[in-house]
Amino acid sequence: MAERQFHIQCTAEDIGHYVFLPGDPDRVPWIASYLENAQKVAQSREFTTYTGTLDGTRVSVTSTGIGGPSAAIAMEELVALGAHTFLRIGTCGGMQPELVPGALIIPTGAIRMEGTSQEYMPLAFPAVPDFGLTEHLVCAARAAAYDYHTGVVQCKDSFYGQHSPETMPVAPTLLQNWQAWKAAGTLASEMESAALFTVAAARHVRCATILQMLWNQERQAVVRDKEHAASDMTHAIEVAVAAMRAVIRENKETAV
Ligand SMILES: O=P(O)(O)O[C@H]1O[C@H](CO)[C@@H](O)[C@H]1O
Ligand SMILES: O=c1cc[nH]c(=O)[nH]1
Repeated sequence: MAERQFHIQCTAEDIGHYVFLPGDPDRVPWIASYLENAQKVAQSREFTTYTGTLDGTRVSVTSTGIGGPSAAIAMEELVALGAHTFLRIGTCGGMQPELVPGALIIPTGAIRMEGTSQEYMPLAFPAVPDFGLTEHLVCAARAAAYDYHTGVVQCKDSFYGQHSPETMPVAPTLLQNWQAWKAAGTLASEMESAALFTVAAARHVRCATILQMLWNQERQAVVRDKEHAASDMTHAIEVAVAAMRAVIRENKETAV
């Protein structure tokens, strides 16, 4: 039996094999309210975990904090406890001018401009989500008729390197890269999916992401507060829960 994990402070009895991964710990009870009989099982550092059931199957919600290092730790420790299917529910900033704040972004790949994934795989390896899980997210977003977009997202380690690149000593590099990502149609910027997709590949588990677009810095001057951001995550959570239900149902049907 796997021991209590050092950072998330959970044992195998505490968690389900299907896990939602928000960044923000405050988002955990909100997502858990969509589960039956959800209870808080652990809180340690940035990692808050609730567990309940979806249609009779145990499902957990664990916050990953901000950035690749803590997201990778959460996934590693959950995998050590038996988890095999992960859906990140996060926020992002839009990069293509036509994207309207509030839109849902479902990544089909993530640019690895962060450090964590490079301690797992050479940069030539692509950070891509699980295809089947991503299909379930797309089906759920389409069925709900929400404004959703599929494509590449950019992941980085510095939030302010995205928002104030001109203040950084390496400004020319950041600005040149940003232009290149935009020119190739990159939809949005966030921080964890590249690390999560790469860790998932290394550990042979499934992971996909759905993101709520808070604002679009290519359309508007970004004011970073809750009043100005499109921060109601209801649509992203509904789509993720519907996708998780679908994958659990599919796994039950194909179980031998
Ligand atoms: O809202 P979460 O899931 O934390 O995701 C995004 O928000 C944080 C930055 O504000 C980063 O973690 C980024 O990836
Ligand atoms: O602009 C944004 C919004 C959320 N998360 C990010 O990393 N960037």
